Amino acid sequence: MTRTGASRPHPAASPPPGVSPLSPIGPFRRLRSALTLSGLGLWLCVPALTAMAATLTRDDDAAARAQAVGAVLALMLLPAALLAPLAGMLAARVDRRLMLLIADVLRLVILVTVPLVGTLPWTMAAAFLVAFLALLWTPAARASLPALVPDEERRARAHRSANRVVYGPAPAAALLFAVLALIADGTLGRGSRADLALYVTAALFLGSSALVAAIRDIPASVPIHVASPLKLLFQGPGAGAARGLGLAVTAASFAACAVVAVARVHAGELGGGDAGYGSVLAGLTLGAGSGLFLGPRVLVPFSRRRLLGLAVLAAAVTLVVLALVQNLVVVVFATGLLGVFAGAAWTTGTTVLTDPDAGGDPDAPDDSRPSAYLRSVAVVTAVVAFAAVPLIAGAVGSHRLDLAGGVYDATGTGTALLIAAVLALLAGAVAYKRLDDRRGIPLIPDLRAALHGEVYTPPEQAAAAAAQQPVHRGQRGVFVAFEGGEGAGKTTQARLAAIWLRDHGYDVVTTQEPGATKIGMRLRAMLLDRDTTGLSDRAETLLYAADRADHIANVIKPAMERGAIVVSDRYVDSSLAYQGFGRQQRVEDIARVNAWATGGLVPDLTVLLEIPPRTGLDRLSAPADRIESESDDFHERVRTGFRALAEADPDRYLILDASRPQGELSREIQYRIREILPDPIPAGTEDATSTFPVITDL
Ligand SMILES: Nc1ncnc2c1ncn2[C@@H]1O[C@H](COP(=O)(O)OP(=O)(O)OP(=O)(O)O)[C@@H](O)[C@H]1O
Ligand SMILES: Cc1cn([C@H]2C[C@H](O)[C@@H](COP(=O)(O)O)O2)c(=O)[nH]c1=O
Repeated sequence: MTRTGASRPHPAASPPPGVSPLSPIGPFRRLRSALTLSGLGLWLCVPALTAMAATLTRDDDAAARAQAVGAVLALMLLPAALLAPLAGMLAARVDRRLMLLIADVLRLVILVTVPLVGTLPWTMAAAFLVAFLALLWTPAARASLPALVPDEERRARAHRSANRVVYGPAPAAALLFAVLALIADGTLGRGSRADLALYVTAALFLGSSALVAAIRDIPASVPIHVASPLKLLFQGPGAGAARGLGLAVTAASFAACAVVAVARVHAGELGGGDAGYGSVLAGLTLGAGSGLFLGPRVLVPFSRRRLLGLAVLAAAVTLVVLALVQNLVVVVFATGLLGVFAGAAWTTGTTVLTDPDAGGDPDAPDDSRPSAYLRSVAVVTAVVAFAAVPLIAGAVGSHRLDLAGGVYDATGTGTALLIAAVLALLAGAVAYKRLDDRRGIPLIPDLRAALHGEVYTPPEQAAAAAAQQPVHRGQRGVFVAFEGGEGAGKTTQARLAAIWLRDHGYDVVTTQEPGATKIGMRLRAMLLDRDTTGLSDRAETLLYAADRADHIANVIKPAMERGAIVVSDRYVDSSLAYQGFGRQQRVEDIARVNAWATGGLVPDLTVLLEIPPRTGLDRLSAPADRIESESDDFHERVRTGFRALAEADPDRYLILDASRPQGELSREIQYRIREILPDPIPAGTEDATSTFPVITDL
């Protein structure tokens, strides 16, 4: 036997697959069951006591009812916000098992007396006392649970199990409440609706105490540290925490807690009563559970900070819908959705907190300062929401609005939710801005890429990244590319530049894409022949890239290595513009494929000849090929693409209006090429002409 009384299982006696390795430990099992019952009881207390408050104020107006419910909720959270250190001190002094038993029995007694006394002040006092006793009970039992497990290996599992049984029963409690409300409606009558739920809650605490009584060796020595949320709030999350994180968690908690604060009265106003109230709470808790599960699993390549900001904004927008719609079923579903966003915001917030890139510690324990800070933010926000939102509902009151399409009954609770939504939206927008670690990167493509499991790189960045790829060793020549739409004059200008360069003694290789090599010519035929039908966009991209790879290996690279000046009619930018922008494929994918195909070879200069597509196409006399015969929209996109690429890297581009006369264009190109030539043009040439060598206009 171990010190805790848990027998150490023989390795050969390990449980069969599918059975938890913790199951054979009897005391652990019993305490976990007690925690489950107590957790269920505590969660059930929330609707039960608030429903009692609503029942006791049923003859008052909606504002008074909402405030009574809000007060009960706030009182249930107040001990956690204010008295946590006191509870920790008490828990450390009293025998642990005795304290668990006393706390259970006291909760039982208090809850049974609530319907018997039947007054609002006692219901409120009960809310406060039950919550205070939970503050003694839950941390003590949670801390004892892993201590009942003898070996380290299974202790981590026990910790997770403890968390699950404390928070997990929330949706079950909400559903149970809805069912109990339906039963009570049919049996006990209007004035005693909440009684059944309260008695069932008391019975759960009775069960919990019976289980605790059966465990002999609850360790008394496990220390419990319960920090004060208010103190933690003032201390802040510590250095390195992401800016805007606290605000994001505040906004998400506020949105979710605003719903809880007025859910009872709002559901009543929509004709739902306690069963409707239970359904709303079930929607919220189920949604939050799904959000907690999904948060780390969705959009994995997407920035967690952006996701956090978006989840908060989505929660706030959902709250707007929830506030305006006056149909209980829709409200239940919207609440579920809000729960998903709030839950996702919470887990994403904790991920951001432990993000090493943001200075966080991924191995930080759950009770570390930043985590405790986030919990404090949530608790304090909840108290504020529970107190303030019902007050706003009461102050605003109900109004009948005459709208163009009919009459809209704006309830006080609906308006209060709308105000809460606007506040959450504002806070969410500021938080999003502060958290955003991908400023300048458009959100929609970023999201779309994440949906495909990829990180989005803007085309300009992808091209720039490709430009920074290592160039071929031994490269000595100069590489000039001519780019532009159909009929822009690339061939003409490339030829003029080559003549001019040759005139000045340079070894010049003029070439073009596609089709500069034997294989390339066959690829060109396949690519441009109008009989080629059904070629997929990706295959087209790869064929152009294949042509390019062959072109580099057999023409460009050898020429560069011998120090020649290579003048190419089209290069990678044509693929980015045509296959990327034109075919509307992801430009960063095209850039990646081509960076690989070219080994990262980037021109020293790219001359972009800019022309409206129609003008360029009208210049051509030969029948249009497969690409030329694409739609005007396609060619417009290609033009936009070329421009975007050039504007993103102005030092490497010369952008020219290709509708100007050929001679003018040619001279400008010569000026620009001169800047990148390896050796200055021999001085004698300039002496002789006192200007650049003359090139005759064709
Ligand atoms: N600046 C210019 N002004 C008017 N016409 C021009 C100009 N430059 C070229 N042209 C004429 O436009 C036609 C197409 O020129 P060119 O073949 O050089 O264009 P391109 O951009 O290479 O076309 P493609 O898209 O087929 O490769 C030719 O008849 C050429 O003489
Ligand atoms: C290199 C390259 C070219 N294209 C298109 C552009 C043109 O329509 C043709 C080539 O014809 P040209 O008369 O020789 O200019 O192919 C493309 O779509 N993608 C590319 O990478």
